[in-house]
Amino acid sequence: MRLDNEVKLNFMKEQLRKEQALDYHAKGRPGKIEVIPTKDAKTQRDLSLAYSPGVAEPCMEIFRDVEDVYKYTAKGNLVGVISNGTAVLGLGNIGPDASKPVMEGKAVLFKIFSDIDVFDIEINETDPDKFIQIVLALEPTFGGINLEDIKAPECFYIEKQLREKMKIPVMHDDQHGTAIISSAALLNALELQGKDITTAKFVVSGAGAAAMSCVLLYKSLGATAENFTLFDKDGVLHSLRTDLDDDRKQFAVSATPDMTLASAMKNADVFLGLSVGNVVSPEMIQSMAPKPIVFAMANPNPEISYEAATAAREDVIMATGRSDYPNQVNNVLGFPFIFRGALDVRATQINEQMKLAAVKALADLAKSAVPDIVNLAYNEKTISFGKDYIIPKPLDPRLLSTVAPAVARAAMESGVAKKGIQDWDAYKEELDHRLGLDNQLLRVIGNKARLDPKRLVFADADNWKVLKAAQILFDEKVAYPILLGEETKIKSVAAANGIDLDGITIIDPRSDKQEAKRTQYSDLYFKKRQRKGINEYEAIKAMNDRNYFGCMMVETGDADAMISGLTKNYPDTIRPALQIIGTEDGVKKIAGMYLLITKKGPLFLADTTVNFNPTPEEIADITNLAAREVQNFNLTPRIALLSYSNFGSSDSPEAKVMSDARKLVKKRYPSLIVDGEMQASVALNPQMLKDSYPFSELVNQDVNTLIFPNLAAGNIAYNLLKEVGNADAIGPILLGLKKPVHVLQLGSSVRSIYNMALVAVIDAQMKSKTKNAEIVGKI
Ligand SMILES: NC(=O)C1=CN([C@@H]2O[C@H](COP(=O)(O)OP(=O)(O)OC[C@H]3O[C@@H](n4cnc5c(N)ncnc54)[C@H](OP(=O)(O)O)[C@@H]3O)[C@@H](O)[C@H]2O)C=CC1
Ligand SMILES: CC(=O)C(=O)O
Ligand SMILES: [Mg+2]
Repeated sequence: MRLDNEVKLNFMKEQLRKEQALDYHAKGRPGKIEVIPTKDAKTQRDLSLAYSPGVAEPCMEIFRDVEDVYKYTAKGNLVGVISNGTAVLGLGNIGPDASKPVMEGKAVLFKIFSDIDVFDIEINETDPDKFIQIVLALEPTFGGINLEDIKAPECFYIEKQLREKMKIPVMHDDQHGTAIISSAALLNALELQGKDITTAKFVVSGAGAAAMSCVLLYKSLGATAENFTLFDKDGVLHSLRTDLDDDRKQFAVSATPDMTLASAMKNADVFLGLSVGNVVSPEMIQSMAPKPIVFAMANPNPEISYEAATAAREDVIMATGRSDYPNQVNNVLGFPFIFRGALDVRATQINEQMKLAAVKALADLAKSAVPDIVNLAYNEKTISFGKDYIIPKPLDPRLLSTVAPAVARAAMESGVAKKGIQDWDAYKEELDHRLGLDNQLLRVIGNKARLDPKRLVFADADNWKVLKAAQILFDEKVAYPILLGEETKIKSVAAANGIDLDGITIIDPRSDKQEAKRTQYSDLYFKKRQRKGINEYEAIKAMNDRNYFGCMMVETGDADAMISGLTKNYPDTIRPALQIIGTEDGVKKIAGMYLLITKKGPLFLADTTVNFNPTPEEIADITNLAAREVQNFNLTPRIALLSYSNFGSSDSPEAKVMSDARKLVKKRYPSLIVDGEMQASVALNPQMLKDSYPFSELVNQDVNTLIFPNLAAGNIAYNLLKEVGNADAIGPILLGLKKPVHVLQLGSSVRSIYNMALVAVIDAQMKSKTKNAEIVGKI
C-alpha cells in the first residue's frame, strides 16, 4: 500500500515536471528564441537606411571586399547550431523536427553565457555528402558552425570535410566540447588522486562521437593508447575486429575478444562513460584501483548513478553530465566560450592549440578561489578545489573572461586568427560587460533564498496562482509555504489546476483546530491596540481575517514572512502589518520599492507605493531604506535622486526637495554613492552624465537605484518600464517593517508571486536568526 502511494506520488511529480517543461516551451510566443533588431527601425528614414535604398551601400562595400561582411552585418557574432537529429542527447535518432528544442536550447546557452547569437538549423538529410553540401552553402551566413547531435561514425566524416572546406571555425560539440571539458576535469582529478596520466589505466564505455574524441585528446595530453580498453554495443574493441576505423584500432590492441566490462574494470584507474545509462555496477567500481576516477557522462542517466558510485567507494572522484550533482562534466562549459574566443579573433578554425588552451584555462580556473557569486548561485557556503569540485561550475561568470581570451590567444599564436587583440585587459572588460547582470541577479536571489529557506505565510491561498507559486517554491526548496484559508477550498482549487500540495502546510484560521492560536493572537493584538481604539471583541474578530492571523504568525515567530494582497486593496493589507508588526527601530514611515530586471541590468525604484509627497527628510529615509535593501541583493547601491532638472538648473520647490534630500543623505550616510537632483536620462546615460556633469559622483558608476520625488512619479515610472520597456518587475518590496510582510499587486502572475516570495525569504534571512532545523521542527 505504502509502495503504491510512493509510486503514485513519483508518477505525479514526473507528470508535473513534464507538464512544466511543455508549458515552458509552449507559453506565450512558442519556442525559446526570437530575432531582435539591433538598430533603430522606427522612422521612414531608419527604414530607408535599414533596407532599400540605404542597404545597397554596405552590399557594394562587401562586394568590393568580402571581409567587410564582418563590419556591416551580424555574421561575426552569429553561429549556426546545425543538426540532422540523428543522435539527440541520449534520445537517439529522433529526427530533425524533434531535435529543434535542443538546438533552440543550445542557442539560449550561447546567448546567455557568451552573448553569441545563433540561428538553429535543422536539416532533413542523413546522407553525409548531401549534408556537407548544404552546410557548405551556408558559409556566407555564419561566423562559425557548431555541429550538434549527429551520430557516429558519420559525424567524423562530416566534421572533417567541413573543417577542411570552410574558412570559418567548425566544431562538432559532442566530440570536442566534451573532450575539452572532460580533459580539464581529468587532469584535476588525476592530480587530486595522485595519479599520472601516462601510466593510468582507462576503461571506456562507448566508442562513439564523444568517447572517441575524448580518448584522442587524452592521448595528446600524454595518455598511452595501450592503457585503454574500450567497449561499444558489440562488446570490447579488440584487434581482431574488422569493423573498426583507424582511430578505434589504435585503442584495440591490448584487449582480448572475451573481455567483459566487469573484468576490464578490475584495477582500472579511470572509468569514462559516454554510452548509455546504468551499465556499470557498484561491484565494478569496488574492483577498481585505489583512488579511482569515474566520469559517468551519459545523458540524462549516467552509466552509474552518483549515489551508487559514491556509496561503493569512499575514495572515488565521481562526475556526471548532470547539473544536480557535484562535478558536472558537460559541454556547456565549453562551446559558448570557445566560440566567443574564436569569433573575436576571426579564427578560420578551432585547432588543437585552441582546444588545449581551453583545457588548461578550465583546469586552472577550478583551482582558483571561487567568488561569492558562484557560491550563491549554487547554494553552497564555500566551494573549493577538491574531490567535489574538480571543474568550474557553468554559472561561474569568470568562465567567459578566462576561457575566451585563452582560446583567442592560442588562435593568434597558432596563426589561424585573421584579427588580433592587443589590449587584453580591455578585451576582458568587454567580455564581462557582455554578460550583464540581469539573469545572474535572479539566479543569485533564488540561490540565496535556497541557502536558508524560510516559512512563508500566504494569506490569499485559495487562488490558483498563489498555490502554483507555493508548489514551485516548495519543490525548489526555497521556502516552506504555509497556506491560509479553508482547507477543502484550497485543495479543490489545487486539484482543479493539477497542483500537488503534498508536504505543504494548510492552516484555516477559522477552524476549531486553530482556536487556541486565535486566542493567543487576539490577546496579544488586544494588548498592542487596546489604547488605540480596539476593544476585546474586535481583537477576537480580527483573527478570523487571514491578514491579521498571518501577521500574528510572523509577529509571534510562528512564521518568518507573509505575502498577501493579491485580492485585497493595498491599505487593507498594509494596515494589519503596521498595527501588529510595526516599523523598524528608528524608521518613522515605511516605503515601497520595485526591482525591475531591464535589458541594462537591474534597476531599483523607490518610493513607488506609500508616501505621496515626501519631505527632504523622508526622501533621505527612503534613500537609506532602499540602499540597505539593494545591498541585500549583494549589489552596491549607486543612487540617483530624480527630478525634472539637473543639479540646480531649476529652483522650483519640487527640484529643491531633491537637492535638499541629497544634502541630508550625504550628511547622515556619507559612504553612500548618491547624487542629484537629476533627470532620469542623465542618470541612465553614462556618457551624457560624464560630458555635461563631470563633477558628479555618479560619473563612471552604473546607476542602479532611482529615488523619485513623489509617489505619482515613482509609480508611473515603474509601470511604464514594465509595460512599455518589457522589464520584469518584482515588488512592491515593503521597506522599513520590523519583520517581512509583502503585498502583491492585484492580478500578479505566478512568476511575480514566486519572485516576490524569493525577496521575502531573503528579507527574512536578514531579519531573523532562526535556524533551519528549528524551522522544520516547528511546522
Ligand atoms: N556530458 C556531456 O557533455 C556529453 C554527454 N554525451 C552523452 O554521451 C552519450 C553518447 O553520445 P554520442 O557519443 O554523441 O553518441 P554516439 O551515438 O556517437 O555514441 C554512442 C556510443 O555508445 C555505444 N553504446 C551504446 N550502448 C552501449 C552499451 N550498452 N555498452 C557500451 N557501449 C554502448 C555505442 O556503440 P555502437 O558504436 O556499437 O553503436 C556508441 O559507440 C549520450 O548519452 C550523450 O548524451 C554526449 C556528449 C556530451
Ligand atoms: C550535452 C550534450 O550535448 C549531449 O548530451 O548531447
Ligand atoms: Mg549534444
